[in-house]
Amino acid sequence: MNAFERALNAEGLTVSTIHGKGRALVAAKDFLPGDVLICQEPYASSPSKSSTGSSCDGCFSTTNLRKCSGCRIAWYCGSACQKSEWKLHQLECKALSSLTEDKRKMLTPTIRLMIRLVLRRKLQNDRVIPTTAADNYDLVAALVSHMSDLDEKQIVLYAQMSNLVKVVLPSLEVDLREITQNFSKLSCNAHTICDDELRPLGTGLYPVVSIINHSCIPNSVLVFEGQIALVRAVEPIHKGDEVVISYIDTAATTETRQNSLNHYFFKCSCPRCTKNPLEELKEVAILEGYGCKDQKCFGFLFYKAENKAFTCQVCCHSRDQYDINRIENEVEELSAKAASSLSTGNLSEACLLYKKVEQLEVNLFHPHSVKLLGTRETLLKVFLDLNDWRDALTCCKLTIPVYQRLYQSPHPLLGLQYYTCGKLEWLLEQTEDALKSFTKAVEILRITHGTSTPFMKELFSKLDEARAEHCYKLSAKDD
Ligand SMILES: C[S@@+](CC[C@H](N)C(=O)[O-])C[C@H]1O[C@@H](n2cnc3c(N)ncnc32)[C@H](O)[C@@H]1O
Repeated sequence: MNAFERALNAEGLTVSTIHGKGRALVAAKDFLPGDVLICQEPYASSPSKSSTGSSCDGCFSTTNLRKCSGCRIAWYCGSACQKSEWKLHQLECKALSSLTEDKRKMLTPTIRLMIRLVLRRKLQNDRVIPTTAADNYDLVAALVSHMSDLDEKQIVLYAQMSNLVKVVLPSLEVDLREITQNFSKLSCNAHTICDDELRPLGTGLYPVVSIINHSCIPNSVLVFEGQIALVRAVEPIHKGDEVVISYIDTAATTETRQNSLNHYFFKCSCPRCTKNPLEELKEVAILEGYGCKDQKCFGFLFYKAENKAFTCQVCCHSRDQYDINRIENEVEELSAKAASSLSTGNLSEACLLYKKVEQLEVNLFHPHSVKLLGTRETLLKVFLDLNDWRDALTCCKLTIPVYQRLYQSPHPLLGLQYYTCGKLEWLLEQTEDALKSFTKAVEILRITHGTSTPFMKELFSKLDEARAEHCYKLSAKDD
C-alpha cells in the first residue's frame, strides 16, 4: 500500500477499479449522513470572471479588491489572501507582467488555472512548498484525460491553449503534449467552486475528489468552504459502497442529464438512468411535458398521433396539439422579451413579462415541469431584487414541491429554498411558518453544509430567534 492509499485508509476510504468506470472511491467503513468523507485544498484553482469582472485570487471575494501592482491582473481582498498566494503568484506575476495587451486578453480562467497548475508543480518539485500524500502532482498525473475520445477540433483547441501557456511561461520547460492532455483532464475532473448558496465562484482541481464517480442518485454531495472542497455523505454509506456525487444538476430528464454528461465520456447507468421504459416516459411527461386541462389534476399526458392530441393518463382529458403549439409559441416570444428586459436591467418590465410567462406555463406544463420551475426561479430573483417579499414568498413556496420531487436525498438546493422561504416569512412576520421553514432548512443543510460555518451559524441564530418569537407570541396569546 502506498502513502496515498494509507492516507485514504486512515479516513475510512479506499480506491477500487470498477469495470466500465475506472477508478472509484469506496467506503472502507460506515458513514452517516452529514459525515465528512473528504476535505481537500485544490491542487490549483482560479476565480471565474465575476459579473463585476474580478474577484480575489485567494478567497474569490468580490468586495474590497485591490489589483496586484505588479501584473495588474490578479486581485486580492486584503493582505492575508495576498500573502497566502504569494509563493505561487510571485512566479505568475513575473510571467504575466511581461505579456502584451493582446496576450493578456487571452488569459481566460481556464488558461490561468493551467498556468497555476504548472507553477504549483514547479514549486513542489523545487521544494518551495511541501508535497503530501494527498497533495502532489502524481495524483494529477493519474487523472483520466479521455484524450482518445476527443475530436480533432477539440485537440487543436487544447493544443492552441497549451501554446499560450508556453508563451506565458517561456522560462519553463513546458511539455506541450502533457499540457494539452491536462486541459482535457480539467474538462472531466475539475470542479466549479461555489459559495454556501451554490453561486459559482471559480474552478479548482481536487485530485482526490476527482476519484469520485457520478450518479444521478448520489449518496454524497460536494460543497465548499472557501476553496476547501468537502464531500459529505447525504445517505447512509456502508462499508464496501461506492461513494458517488452528482457532476450535474439532476433536475432534468434522463436524456438531458446524459447530454450534460457528454464531456465526461460515459453513459450513466445509475438506477434513475436505467428505470423501466414506462417509468421513463412518465418522467419525461412530467418534467418536460404538458399539464392536464383540469389544473387540479396532477396527471401526465401522452401524445396520440391519430388524435393529434395529448391525453391525460389519469383523468383522460385531452388537449389539442394545435392549442398547445399556440401557447408554446406565445411563451417563447414572451420569454425572449422578458430575458432581454432582465439583461438590460429593466426589472419592473422583466417582472411583468415573467409573470405572464409563468401564467401561460401554468396553463401549459405539468405542475412539476422543469421549465416552469426555471421561470419561477428567475421570477423569484426578480421579486427579491424588487424587494417584493410577498410575491417572492408565493413564488418560492411553489418551487418547493418540485424540488422535493426532483431531489430525494437531502439536497442543498432544497435546503436553501426552505431557507429563503423562512427569511421571507420572517420579514412578513409569519413567525410560525418561518419557524417551520428554518427547521426544514436546518434539517437538510446541517447534513450538506455541516454545522460550523458562519453561514450555518447565521441560520441557527435565525431559527433560535424565530423559536423565541413564536414562544413569546404563544404566551402573549395565553395571557
Ligand atoms: C472525475 S473522474 C472520476 C474517476 C475516474 N473513474 C478515474 O478513473 O479517475 C470522471 C470520469 O470517470 C468516469 N465516470 C464517472 N462516473 C461514471 C459513471 N457513473 N459510469 C461510468 N464512468 C464514470 C468517466 O470516465 C469520467 O470522465
